[in-house]
Parts: sequence; structure tokens; C-alpha cells
Amino acid sequence: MFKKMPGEEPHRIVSTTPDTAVVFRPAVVRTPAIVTLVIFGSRAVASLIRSVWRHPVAVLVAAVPCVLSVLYGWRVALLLVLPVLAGLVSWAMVDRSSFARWMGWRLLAWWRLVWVYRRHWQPVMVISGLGKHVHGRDYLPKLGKVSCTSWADLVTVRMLNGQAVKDWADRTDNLARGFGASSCRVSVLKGGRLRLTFPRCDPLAVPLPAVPIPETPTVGPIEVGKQEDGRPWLLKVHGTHVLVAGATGAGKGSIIWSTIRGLLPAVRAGLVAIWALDPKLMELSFGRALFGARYAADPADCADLLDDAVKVMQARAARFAGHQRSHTPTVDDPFVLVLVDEVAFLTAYQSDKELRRRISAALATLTTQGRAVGVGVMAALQDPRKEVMNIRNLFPDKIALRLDESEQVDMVLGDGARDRGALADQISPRPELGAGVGYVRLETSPDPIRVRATYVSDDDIRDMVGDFAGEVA
Ligand SMILES: Nc1ncnc2c1ncn2[C@@H]1O[C@H](COP(=O)(O)OP(=O)(O)OP(=O)(O)O)[C@@H](O)[C@H]1O
Repeated sequence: MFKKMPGEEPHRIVSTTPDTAVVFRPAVVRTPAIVTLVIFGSRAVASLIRSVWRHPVAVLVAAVPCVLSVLYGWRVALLLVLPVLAGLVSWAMVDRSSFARWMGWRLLAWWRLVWVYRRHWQPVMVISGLGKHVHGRDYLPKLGKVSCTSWADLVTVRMLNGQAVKDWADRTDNLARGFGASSCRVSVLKGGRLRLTFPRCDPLAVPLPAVPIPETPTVGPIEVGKQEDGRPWLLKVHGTHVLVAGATGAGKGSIIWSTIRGLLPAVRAGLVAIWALDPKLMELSFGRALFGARYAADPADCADLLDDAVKVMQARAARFAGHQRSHTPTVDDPFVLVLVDEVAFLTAYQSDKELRRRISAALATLTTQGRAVGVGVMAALQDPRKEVMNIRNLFPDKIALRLDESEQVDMVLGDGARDRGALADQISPRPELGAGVGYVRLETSPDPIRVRATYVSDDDIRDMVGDFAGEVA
């Protein structure tokens, strides 16, 4: 039986009988040096080809000056390279984004691969427990491609056979510390490969001003903020229901107001009607004039308004039955968005049992039957526990802002969301850093996305009221 053993291992192998009278030494067949050299040589060539394939720009930048100086001497090489360098600097100054896309991020990715990930890969894998060092041999997950975006490094890895995604998700803290990043997120690619996302900076660290009101009426998706990768965060409200969960001061109001702001032109055009329930009498009362008669703060009025919404929904369902299966907003049948601030005031904390029953039943009816006929619910709440909000699973889209406890993250976003990097319990309680910051999970992907809502200030709301009050159907 042959066994491959590197280094000094073969010398240590001895087998003895129990009384050590007979000692067996297995025969050791030494690999000829030439074979070893050929193996190492072919590995070096393969690694060179891989580097050229994955990092052509970086290899070109490093290799061309070296080749020129070998062929023509360093003076000629310098003369030839300097104008190119000047050209690159001017390109970077004139059009930063195209330079970053074609050169900057590629060079940075190569540098980060060599200097950060490859250099620290072996110790970080072994110490974090994702790799093993057994009898002088390393069993390490394979480091794949590294690419850089404006805010993060994206690292592809091939897991060891027998490893599970959870093994990696449980060690995101180790990975982040090991590679000098503030956090690490794990997402699954196919074929046993994972993508690790290591943020280099936080584009959401500063509050975002309210986006301009759209010029043309739209029922969404509405731009309500920014995603971590710098792209706009577009929130779908028509054809779904949205639950916003966050501790007090987490910035739930900014999501509600950003949504209202984006819908106002459609409200003016008669394509959308916003119905507001404001049991805390704080958040929505500020722009009360925007909602006309469709505003309620007293729990009994809230129950009546919800019952009216159910009637609208049922009347539509009866009319649509057999004719259409989905809703297109029109002036006759506008999209009705029922906004509920602190829904637990109306359900869990409501002392009047009959009111509580009516409100819970109406909310459950709207969230189970409303989306196909153009009635949507957007509800905000502080405490996402089932005892407080037993219909939270009827909301297809959920947003987790800052939460008090780590267990609440999975309650809002679904199982495994926190393991995959939705650290909503670690969002800063300082409003300038953390208010409006949260995680969303789209129906199409299990990976949570970090986002920040724009801040619609009191002045913005006053302007909105000034421009749009009285235009409500
Ligand atoms: N998107 C945001 N960006 C920056 N700051 C924000 C943002 N949203 C809110 N804030 C700040 O955080 C404070 C609290 O926000 P807000 O009242 O919306 O939180 P909330 O989650 O609705 O809290 P509560 O449940 O107590 O009403 C605001 O006064 C504001 O100063």
C-alpha cells in the first residue's frame, strides 16, 4: 500500500509489537528530485497562467517595465514607461470612475490578493478552524478570485469537502479580524464555492438627504435610500406588504416618509391613495394634511379605517373575479397603501379586546388578500416577537433596522439571516451613524443586503405638505 508523505514524516514511522521485540520499518520510496522539480515547475506555470488570466492589468503593469529594462536597460525603460504613467494619472484625474473600473479596482484587487489574503490565508484558516494542520500536512479551503468594488473586497473560496456553509457563517468574526476588515458576509455561489464580502469602508456611515420627489408619477419601486454598494435602494410597495422592524430611534420614520415622498406625484395623479394610521400620534401627524380624511390616530378610528380598506379590497376582488388576476393602478382603482406606525399599539398593547380583535382580523385579511387587488400594507413596529406581532409572516418583504437582541434578526428576516451577515443588533444607536441603517432580504435571494434610508427632515415634510396637501383623492 502506497502513502504519500512529505518532509520528515517517513522517518518517524515505525511499527512495533506490544513487547517491542520486533520493530517494523516500512519501505520508503524516495521521489527523484527531477519529478519534484517538474511538479513544482508545472505548478508555477499554472499559477502564472492563472494570474495572467485573473489579473491581466496588474500583471501587465508589473511585467512590462521589467521586460523593457531587461531588453533595453533601465534608462530606456524609464523613458518609455514615464509617458504611459503620466497618461494614466491624467486619465484618473479626468474620469475617475472609468479609471477605477478599468484599472484602479483591478490593481487594488491584485494587491489585496497578494498582500492581505494569500499572505494571511494559511494562519487565518487554521486558527479559525476552517483549515486543519494534520501530521505536517495542511488541508485548507482554496482561495479563489479576489475582486474589488468601491467599498468592499469580494473573495471567492472553494470549501473543503465535508464543510458546510454554516461552518463559515459561524466564523465571520474570525475571518473579519484575520483579514483586518470590520465585518465579513458569506454568500453561496454554486459548486461548493462561497463569496466572502469584506467591507473596506462604509458608504452608509453618513446620513443621506431626502431624494428629490420624482417628476413622473410612479407606484414603485421607490427610491428610499442607498444600498451598501452605492446603488439606490428601491423599495417595492405595490404588489406586496412591507414590515419595518426597529428599536426605538432606529429610523422607522425615515422609511415611511421616504416612501410617502416617492409616491406623492402618483397621489396627485390619482393613481395612489395613502391611508395613514398613527396610533402614537407622533410620526404621521406631522404631515397629516397629506392624507385628507384617510388619517386615524384613535384606536377606534383606526379600526374603522382598516375595515373600510377591507371593504375596498373585497369590492375590488368581487369586480376583478374572472376578469383579471393582478392590479394595475388607475384613477378608478388606485393602489391603496395602508401605512401603520407602531402596529403593536393597535394589536398587542390594545386594552380593548373587541377593538384588538377587529384590528388584527382586518390586518390579517388585508395582508393575505390585498396584494393582488392593489391594497398594500406597510407597518412599522419596535418588537418583532410573535406574541407582539403574530402575523409578521404575512408580510413578504421585511426590513430589519437596529434591533435590541441578536435573536430578533432571524425573527424579522427569516432563519439564518444573521449568520449570513445581517447584524442588525450591532447597528450603532447613535442616530448620525445608525438611524435608517438596516438589512433587507429580497424574495429572490437569501443573502441580506445592507441599506440606509434617506432622512426626510421636518422641513422636507413641511415642503411636501405645502406642495401636495389637498391633492388627495
Ligand atoms: N435615515 C436617517 N438618517 C439619519 N438620521 C435619521 C434617519 N432616520 C432618523 N434619523 C434620526 O433618528 C431619530 C429617530 O428617528 P425616528 O423617530 O424615525 O425613529 P423611530 O424608529 O421611528 O423611533 P420610534 O419608534 O421611537 O418612533 C430622528 O429624530 C432623526 O434625528
